Amino acid sequence: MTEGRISVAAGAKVNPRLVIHGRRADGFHELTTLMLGLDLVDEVTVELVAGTPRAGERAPITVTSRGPFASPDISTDETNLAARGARAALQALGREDVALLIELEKRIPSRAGLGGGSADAAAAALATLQLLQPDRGVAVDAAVTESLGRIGADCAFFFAARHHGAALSSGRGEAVEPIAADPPWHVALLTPAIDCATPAVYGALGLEPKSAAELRAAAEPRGAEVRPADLFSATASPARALLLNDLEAAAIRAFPALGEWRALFEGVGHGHFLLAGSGSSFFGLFDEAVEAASALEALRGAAAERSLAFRHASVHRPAGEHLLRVLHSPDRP
Ligand SMILES: C[C@@](CO)(OP(=O)(O)O)[C@H](O)COP(=O)(O)OP(=O)(O)OC[C@H]1O[C@@H](n2ccc(N)nc2=O)[C@H](O)[C@@H]1O
Ligand SMILES: Nc1ncnc2c1ncn2[C@@H]1O[C@H](COP(=O)(O)OP(=O)(O)O)[C@@H](O)[C@H]1O
Repeated sequence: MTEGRISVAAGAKVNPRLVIHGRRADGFHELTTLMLGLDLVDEVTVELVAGTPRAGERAPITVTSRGPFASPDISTDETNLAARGARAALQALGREDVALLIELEKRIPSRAGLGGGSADAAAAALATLQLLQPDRGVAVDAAVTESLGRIGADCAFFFAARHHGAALSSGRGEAVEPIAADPPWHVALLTPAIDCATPAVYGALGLEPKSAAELRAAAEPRGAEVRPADLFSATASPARALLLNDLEAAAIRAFPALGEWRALFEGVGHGHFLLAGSGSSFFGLFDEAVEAASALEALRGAAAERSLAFRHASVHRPAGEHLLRVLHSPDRP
């Protein structure tokens, strides 16, 4: 028997700026990144499954996925990032006796640098909280943000910045400073048929570990180069000049086929496209949706001529306050 269900639409992200300061002793990389949510969404439905919970007993969470980007790398057990996000919410509420069923409608390609799994984690956490304790205090949300940051650097962004749509993230990505952002651009996304594993891309930076003091010194000059407000208020052409991704060259070293796409972008006059996070998606900024669509059309044609396959191409607007959007309320009081 079902006691209630909530669906949350969770947006993808791109990183208009991603500056790496160095590698830490724990193997993670210290960074500063500007994150921007988009209206390409996964739909995450969390359902409470009634049973006969026994006090103190941990009930299971199961996951199903379907949709255009359901793929075998997306697990159906508690290792799925959505299950881990929901588990973080249950722990914060002290309700691990509750069993959950999570349904994912995957429209965000995975291993594409778009943060789809992290968005699912945040959406599942939010849906679980809304189902079990919609009137919770800010302390619960703060505890969930912290747990999400431990699950994955990007997970905390989607939860903490859900009312803003953008953030400046630092540390290994888990320290999130939300920024209200409504940039005027349309964002063209193109995802080559290349799966980029995030650890392989960071590994290809080939950096030696640095001490905390050395990392602080490296962060100071580079972190403050561009004010987020300047980037988010600029029209497409000046905004393109401010985009930066320190991971792109490493991603091309780790996955050389990405280099063929870099050459293609340059070749058709769209060298301003930038790799999204650890890839494999690239994104470009345009003032008008029609310009973005025609750029993608030109890129599709050029890719076909060079026999380069892609998984996804579409035009999006920034998500703004709808980064996580509750679609259905519970069917019980
Ligand atoms: C690059 C970015 C940019 O937003 O995202 P993607 O483009 O992959 O989505 C993030 O830094 C990725 O965040 P996320 O995908 O959450 O990474 P995590 O699960 O925390 O870490 C996966 C692995 O990436 C490496 N890693 C991640 C973050 C970081 N600051 N330094 C690292 O070295 C580590 O090898 C780690 O084991
Ligand atoms: N709900 C989920 N959606 C997508 N991937 C998931 C999910 N849960 C776990 N994963 C794992 O996380 C990996 C990275 O997926 P994703 O977050 O979409 O990519 P990226 O880190 O490039 O943004 C996947 O290959 C998959 O193994």
